[in-house]
Amino acid sequence: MTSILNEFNFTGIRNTFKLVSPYIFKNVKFYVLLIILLFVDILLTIGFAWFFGAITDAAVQGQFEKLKSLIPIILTLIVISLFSTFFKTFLESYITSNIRRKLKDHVLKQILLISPEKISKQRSGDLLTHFTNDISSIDGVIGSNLIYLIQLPLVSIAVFIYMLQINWQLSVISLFIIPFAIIIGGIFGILIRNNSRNIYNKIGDINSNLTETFQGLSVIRSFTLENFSIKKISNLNNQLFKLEVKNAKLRGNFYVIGEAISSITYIASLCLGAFFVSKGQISVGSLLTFVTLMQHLINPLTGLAGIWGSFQTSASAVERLSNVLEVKTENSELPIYKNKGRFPEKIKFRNVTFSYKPQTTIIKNLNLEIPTGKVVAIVGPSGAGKTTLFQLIQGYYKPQLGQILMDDVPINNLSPSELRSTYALVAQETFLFSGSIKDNLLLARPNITQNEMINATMHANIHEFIMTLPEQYETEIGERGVRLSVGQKQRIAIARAILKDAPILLLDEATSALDSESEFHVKLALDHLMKNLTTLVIAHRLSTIQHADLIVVMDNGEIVQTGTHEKLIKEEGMYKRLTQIQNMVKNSELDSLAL
Ligand SMILES: Nc1ncnc2c1ncn2[C@@H]1O[C@H](COP(=O)(O)OP(=O)(O)OP(=O)(O)O)[C@@H](O)[C@H]1O
Repeated sequence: MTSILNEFNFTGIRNTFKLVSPYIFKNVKFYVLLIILLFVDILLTIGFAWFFGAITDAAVQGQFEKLKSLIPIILTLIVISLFSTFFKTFLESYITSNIRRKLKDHVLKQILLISPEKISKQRSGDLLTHFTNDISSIDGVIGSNLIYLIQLPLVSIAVFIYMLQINWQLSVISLFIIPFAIIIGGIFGILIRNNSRNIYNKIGDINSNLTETFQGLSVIRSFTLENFSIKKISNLNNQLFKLEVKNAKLRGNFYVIGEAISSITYIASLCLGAFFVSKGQISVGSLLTFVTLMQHLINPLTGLAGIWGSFQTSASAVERLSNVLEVKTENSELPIYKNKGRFPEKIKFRNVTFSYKPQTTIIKNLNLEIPTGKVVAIVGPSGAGKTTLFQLIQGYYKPQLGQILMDDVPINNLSPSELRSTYALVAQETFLFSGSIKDNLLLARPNITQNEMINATMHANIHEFIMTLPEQYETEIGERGVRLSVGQKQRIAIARAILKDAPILLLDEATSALDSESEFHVKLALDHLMKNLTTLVIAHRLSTIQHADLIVVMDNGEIVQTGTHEKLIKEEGMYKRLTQIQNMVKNSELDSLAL
């Protein structure tokens, strides 16, 4: 019994309503208008049925005057019906679009509030599907269906009462169809829900694969993976097609069975009604009214079953949305830029141990004091945990043991707005938004002046290049604009970080894509800027960090050496080894150039 109830997924439907009810309440005045129109509809239904009966009886009895008097009535009914249909259609679309828009904002805000740790577990294709499919599927519970849910039983009751007035024996037969309609609706509702759950999962798979394909186009081309990609996505498309065909079959069968019930009841009531007419128990007009009403009684009942199917589809979309909506977020408000973030005197890692996954410890009992206003370089082999240290210091991940302190305050106690305004990051992979170069620079913080912007691009050694572009700072970049080289992008990202005017600058391999001359200029500018800043630099090319005030050498999640270049180069250890290897590589490159 419980498993049957589970199949009906009442919890899913309750969750769906829990999600949409605040939006329904916000649009309550429009729903009230729709309910008024609903009563108009019920009156119109009965009015039209009465009219057919009255005009038939008047015709049969040859009452010409009565026939004439009925014309203005039907014209009035038609005009009211046209107005009512227009407003109903308009209001339904308005409400659904309005709620969908608000829900999209809500889901996007929630995604942006989820911590990097948790959101990295979601596939970008699934996140996209929430917007392209899942939210639209909520229509099943917010639009016309919600109104039908109230309308259909009301229409049925009103129609049934009117039918009773005409002939009770005929009316009683109509009661037999109710359980059939409900059982069939219930069964198909479950089948449709299960299938649409599979359809949405498949769409998520396809979107994820497409996103990867478009992001990895250069890899696909260089490894001639075009056919492989097409095959993979086409396979998924085939699976989706099969599920959609199954859906079409289910819906087709459902409507055919509904039609069959409706036709059988129609014919049965018509034959029985004709029998009552032949016995003189009811008039021809009453029979016409009765069979018209019968249609209105059956349609709502089979319609209810259809609505049940739509509810189930919406419930499966909400089930998917709950993957992001039910994730606990630490804050309810998005962080905002705070002018000149906190200027810390001391930053300390105290016994910090961290792992992304329980089995592998990435940072092991790390202790480090970062002097402010100085340049600290973090070096070490690939995978040593350098970038992880940046993730931790920005509060994107939290250490399992130990603390990161800013002026003796654990960073966990700082608000995200305060913490994020403290750092400006130039990451390993530069990301620029589509839009103009200026748009990309101005998003660093509010109220940037033209002078500040040009100053920053000059420091980043990119101003001159920008001035050679057709529309200079207004030049569009990104997919629809000018394509920039990796080095040019990196310099714009450096200018953007300078413009953020944050007290701590984090440079993660920030000049790795620059040629030696550019790097030299950018380094000069950064050195000048760094005088007032605390700068943490991750660098593989050790020659670029020789002037750092402190060099921290990491290996396998631990600090193995600290000191200045002069000190470390004299010690036997990883720093000296890495420097020697890099010098050897450089010399062999020079040799091969000389050849
Ligand atoms: N989001 C993540 N989830 C799980 N493991 C991760 C994640 N990010 C990094 N790691 C793992 O943590 C370890 C340290 O990575 P990290 O990026 O901090 O190294 P790194 O020293 O910056 O390396 P590189 O110099 O190559 O950039 C690596 O073994 C990596 O596989």
